[in-house]
Amino acid sequence: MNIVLLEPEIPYNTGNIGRTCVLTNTNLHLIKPFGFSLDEKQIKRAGLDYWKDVKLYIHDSLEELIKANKNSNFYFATTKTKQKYSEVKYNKNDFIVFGPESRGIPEDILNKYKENNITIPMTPIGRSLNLSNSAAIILYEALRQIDFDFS
Ligand SMILES: C[S@@+](CC[C@H](N)C(=O)[O-])C[C@H]1O[C@@H](n2cnc3c(N)ncnc32)[C@H](O)[C@@H]1O
Repeated sequence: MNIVLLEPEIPYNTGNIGRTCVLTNTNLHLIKPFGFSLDEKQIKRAGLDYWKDVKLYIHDSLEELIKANKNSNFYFATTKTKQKYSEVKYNKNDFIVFGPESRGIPEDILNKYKENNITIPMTPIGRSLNLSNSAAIILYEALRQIDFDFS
């Protein structure tokens, strides 16, 4: 499985997601630019001593990553769709994309891949869930569907 963080801004979230990725043998793809340096202590603190084991891939462009992985599905986590994350069928090599903490995934990307937009249902009293919580929820649903095949 692959998690993609588009232009992440908060090092604690990236560190936390990195830890989840290590423990599920999931690749972590980060799309530049970041709101922090990868050397920052906060990433390592949130990822604990797991951070050094993250299968980390850095990219300049999301579109290039998509082009290079034409045979995989890309899903886009957003509050702006009605399609539940639990309604789609995940495969082992799929990519799940998450947006920056302050802005979310840009509208033009969501519109381009509309049928692959997915959401975690919430009450309407808030704007969105925390990035690392969202990543954990969707990743574990995808892993559940493939019988927790961590190979
Ligand atoms: C803190 S949220 C972004 C908030 C941004 N202000 C917005 O409204 O899109 C960061 C990322 O977490 C994911 N996320 C947060 N809540 C979500 C939800 N209910 N369903 C799916 N993804 C969610 C999305 O990928 C989002 O881009």
